[in-house]
Amino acid sequence: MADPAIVKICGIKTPDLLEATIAAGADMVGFMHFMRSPRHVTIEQLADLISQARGRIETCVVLVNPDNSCVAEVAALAPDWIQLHGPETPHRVETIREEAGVQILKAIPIGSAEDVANVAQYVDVADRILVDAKPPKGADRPGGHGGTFDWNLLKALDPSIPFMLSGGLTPDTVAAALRSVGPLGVDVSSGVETAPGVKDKRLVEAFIRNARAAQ
Ligand SMILES: O=C(O)c1ccccc1N[C@@H]1O[C@H](COP(=O)(O)O)[C@@H](O)[C@H]1O
Repeated sequence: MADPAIVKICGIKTPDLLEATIAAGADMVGFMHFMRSPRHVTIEQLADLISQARGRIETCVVLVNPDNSCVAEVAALAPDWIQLHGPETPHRVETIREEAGVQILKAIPIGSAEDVANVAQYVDVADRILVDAKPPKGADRPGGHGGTFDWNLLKALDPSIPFMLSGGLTPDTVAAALRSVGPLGVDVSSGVETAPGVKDKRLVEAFIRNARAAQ
């Protein structure tokens, strides 16, 4: 039987929600460090959340096109992963991986066959790929809008590339996503919220329960 899919709950801001997410059996938690996000947490909050989670669940800090000082500040907190969710080039991803000494999850927006072809150039410089929906036109942040994309596009992806799936997943759609796309893991933020940045413990539990039941 295939390994169970990795379940990542992203955009956690509070110790209480982190505790509930660990108790519900998630594999990874994501913390946003990007000022324009409604899920942004400061470096001080990040330090507290990462130390609360250490050894209990994998931690991932989401950054968007970070400069070197931001990378160094975050790397010093020793999360398990840094998620790069901006327009970072493959060379920049490689440099950040070397400088931070942290595993890299590279997010790639998918809206066309060309975007799917774009994934290959990141495979050797990132430790894992996350495919996500493209943000709406004119959006001021590159992710976390709760939009989906056409999963059929992923059929063109080299099957030897393991990837995680995000983009508008919800407790109601996660099982279908796992069955039809067959990703290494799933990632959710908006779909377990009642308003942008406001996570709901019951939705988080339902998402994890439905993901586990699908397998
Ligand atoms: O959540 C944000 O505000 C955000 C800002 C900038 C980059 C990424 C962001 N979110 C990440 O996008 C994916 C998908 O989110 P959703 O489930 O569609 O809301 C996820 O990794 C979020 O953490």
